[in-house]
Amino acid sequence: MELQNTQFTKTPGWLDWYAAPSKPRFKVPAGSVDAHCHVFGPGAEFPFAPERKYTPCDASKQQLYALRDHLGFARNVVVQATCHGADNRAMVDALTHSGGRARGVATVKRSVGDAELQSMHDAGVRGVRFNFVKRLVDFTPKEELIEIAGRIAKLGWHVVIYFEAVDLPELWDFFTALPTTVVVDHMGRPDVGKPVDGPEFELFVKFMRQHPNVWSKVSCPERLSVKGPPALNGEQNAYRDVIPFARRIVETFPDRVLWGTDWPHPNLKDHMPDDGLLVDFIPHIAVTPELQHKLLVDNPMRLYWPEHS
Ligand SMILES: O=C(O)/C=C(\CC(=O)C(=O)O)C(=O)O
Repeated sequence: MELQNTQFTKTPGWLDWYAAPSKPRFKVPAGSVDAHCHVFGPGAEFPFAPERKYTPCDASKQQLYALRDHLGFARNVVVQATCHGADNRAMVDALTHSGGRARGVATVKRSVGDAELQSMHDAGVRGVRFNFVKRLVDFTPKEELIEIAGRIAKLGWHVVIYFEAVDLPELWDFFTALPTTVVVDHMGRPDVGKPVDGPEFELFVKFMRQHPNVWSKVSCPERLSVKGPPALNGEQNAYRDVIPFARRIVETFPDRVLWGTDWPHPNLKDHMPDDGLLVDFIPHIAVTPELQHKLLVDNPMRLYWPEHS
């Protein structure tokens, strides 16, 4: 199915999300949270940001919540995608139409007002995202980010960081100075062609071990995998090369891990995964019911819905 924007032309080669995901064989525990997903526009209602690095297909809140129900999840954490810049209206609109079943992570600039932060908080925003992936965003000075972190800390929010493994040494001092809970997207994007006990991933494990405020999303095997096989055509053993990395983080830090679909999967170049099969990946990385419950229910509830946990 080709999804059309009415006002925007998609980036050439853009892959739309998988139109008819299978029903997962793995039944997620009651109350599970998809803790990393996005909405795109729709562009006609919520225009994409002029400074964006890609133009996606539309991916609406209704489509996101239909996927939530299809996969058996109860709640979502909607993360501001870079194609919307610091204009959080599409994400906030998704939260306000979720019946209390979605919380959000925003992108803000230093110029954001206190009233705007408070109104985002009232809508369900609980964090800000700092993105260091150069193909996705222009550079923001670190003193600006530290200032933002200090302001959002007062609301009880956390900081989500997105970076690639090779950049961790350079960013270490900045990350370890953050005053809040810090949530790393996709395990800091390890190169899974390297050994799971090699120096690069050891540094990430050390980062989490030495800093109890650091959490990790063990999401996006479809982005990290080098050898596949992809989560397509009923494949129940997808992305095998990512499993040792995610399993190590889940088993070493069971109370500080989160999982999300990453729907609608921005910028995938190779293939678009069947989201049902992505859910079937979970028991490969969280191998006991206890680990699964922490990953999918206890941890995200403690971070995003502490009043219910
Ligand atoms: O969806 C993700 O987490 C990963 C992304 C996109 C992204 O972060 C964004 O657009 O905000 C990526 O690696 O291109």
